[in-house]
Amino acid sequence: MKVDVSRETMDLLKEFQALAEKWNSRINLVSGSTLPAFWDRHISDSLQIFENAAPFSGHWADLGSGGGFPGIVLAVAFRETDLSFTLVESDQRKATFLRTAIRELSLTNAKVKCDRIERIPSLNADYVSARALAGLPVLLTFLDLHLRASGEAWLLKGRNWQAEVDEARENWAFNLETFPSKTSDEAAVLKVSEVSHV
Ligand SMILES: C[S@@+](CC[C@H](N)C(=O)[O-])C[C@H]1O[C@@H](n2cnc3c(N)ncnc32)[C@H](O)[C@@H]1O
Repeated sequence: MKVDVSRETMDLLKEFQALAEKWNSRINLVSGSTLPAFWDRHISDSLQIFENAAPFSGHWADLGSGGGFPGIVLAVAFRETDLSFTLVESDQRKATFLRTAIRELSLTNAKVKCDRIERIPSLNADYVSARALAGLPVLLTFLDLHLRASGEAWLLKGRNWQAEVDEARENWAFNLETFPSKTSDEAAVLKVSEVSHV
């Protein structure tokens, strides 16, 4: 899958891939079945947000970061902007991996909060991202907590995304823009803003 990033960004992302593959034998960062297609399934997938979003400053929260998708990939891709990233991950071992990746890649724009999303004080973020964390109705409760009123969320969703949107509309009002996913014809990248309870 073609990605439009600089040579330096590619090199850092390859370094991150090597680190994630090494740690994956000890802790389950990504499903073993996805390892042969690691770059496309995880790195390119995450970079779709970088390719569609155009922010240059503010606070970005990645919720349920797991092995760093999309949080670490975005922190690398946006490292020359004034964005700062908070990666929220409740699993201690994954949080340790994320901190190790931040240190080894010399990222100065990212930090990890090892806690539950629903337990921490509002991050009041300008941007929120998430992948494979929860269905849209639950994600909207997280956005309600952590996304500021003028903010936007970037969500990588699988093939049930339209049904999730329909279900979420029963309790929430929000603006939605959708972008076709490069990883699968049925998946989508959702840009969500102006979230409110109905
Ligand atoms: C299925 S994994 C997805 C990880 C990553 N976003 C990805 O796409 O590869 C979901 C991650 O969210 C974390 N998580 C789930 N619920 C959470 C919560 N309430 N607060 C913080 N982290 C949570 C889990 O520990 C897990 O690492």
